[in-house]
Amino acid sequence: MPACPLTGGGWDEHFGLLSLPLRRVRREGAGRNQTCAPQPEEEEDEEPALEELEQREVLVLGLDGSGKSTFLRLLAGKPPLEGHIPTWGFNSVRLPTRNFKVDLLEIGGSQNLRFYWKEFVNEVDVLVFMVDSADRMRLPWARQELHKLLNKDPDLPVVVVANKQDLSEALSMVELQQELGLHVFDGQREMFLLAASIAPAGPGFEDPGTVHIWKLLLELLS
Ligand SMILES: Nc1nc2c(ncn2[C@@H]2O[C@H](COP(=O)(O)OP(=O)(O)OP(=O)(O)O)[C@@H](O)[C@H]2O)c(=O)[nH]1
Ligand SMILES: [Mg+2]
Repeated sequence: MPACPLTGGGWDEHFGLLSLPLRRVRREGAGRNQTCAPQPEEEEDEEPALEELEQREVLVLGLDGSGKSTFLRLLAGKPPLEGHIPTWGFNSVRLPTRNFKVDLLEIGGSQNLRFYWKEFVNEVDVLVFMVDSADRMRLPWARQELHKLLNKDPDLPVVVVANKQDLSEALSMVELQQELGLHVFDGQREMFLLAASIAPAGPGFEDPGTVHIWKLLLELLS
């Protein structure tokens, strides 16, 4: 059973999780406890129908090629695609859990679509910002886009996923924290930096990155 509520501050080596100091802000309607032990009376309840479940919204953004569509595919139980097929618009997945349904919305990361990102950021419960940890040249762009979004909604919980950690050129978590300028937000908001290799290119990487991200999302959405 995952720890609940979340605590923050420092490295969790097992999960590759660097959590920045937390200031938890629950969004309206996000009051139910999904991942803590269920209350006795809930155990006897029948499973609610999908349409009766409360809805939670997760926005998945990040530069093109960072791994957003791959993440949604893996969550939906599908294998990753071979190569990069850019998302020209939106892409979404709905995942029911015991107490609520989670809608994950990806907006493509190509330059002409980034303009639309800000239109959605105030409408969601959590932002997942996917970063290609090995794309050193474009990290300043990722940083700029991330900061624009964070400034648009100062209360929005954010999970920054440092994806593609399987690649030898990948920056370390400490380097990424620096390069993405996350220290600027220390203590101001609920923010996590999570190392992942959601679809490692070579063998020998059995990183259940997607599972860790999903568990964290469930805790944030509860
Ligand atoms: N090496 C490695 N490659 C990955 C990983 N995750 C995703 N990829 C690859 O990265 C490429 C781009 O992934 P997508 O999921 O299509 O990227 P996207 O963020 O949806 O891109 P846009 O839709 O263009 O914004 C694909 O070839 C994936 O297989 C990873 O953890 N490691
Ligand atoms: Mg995509």
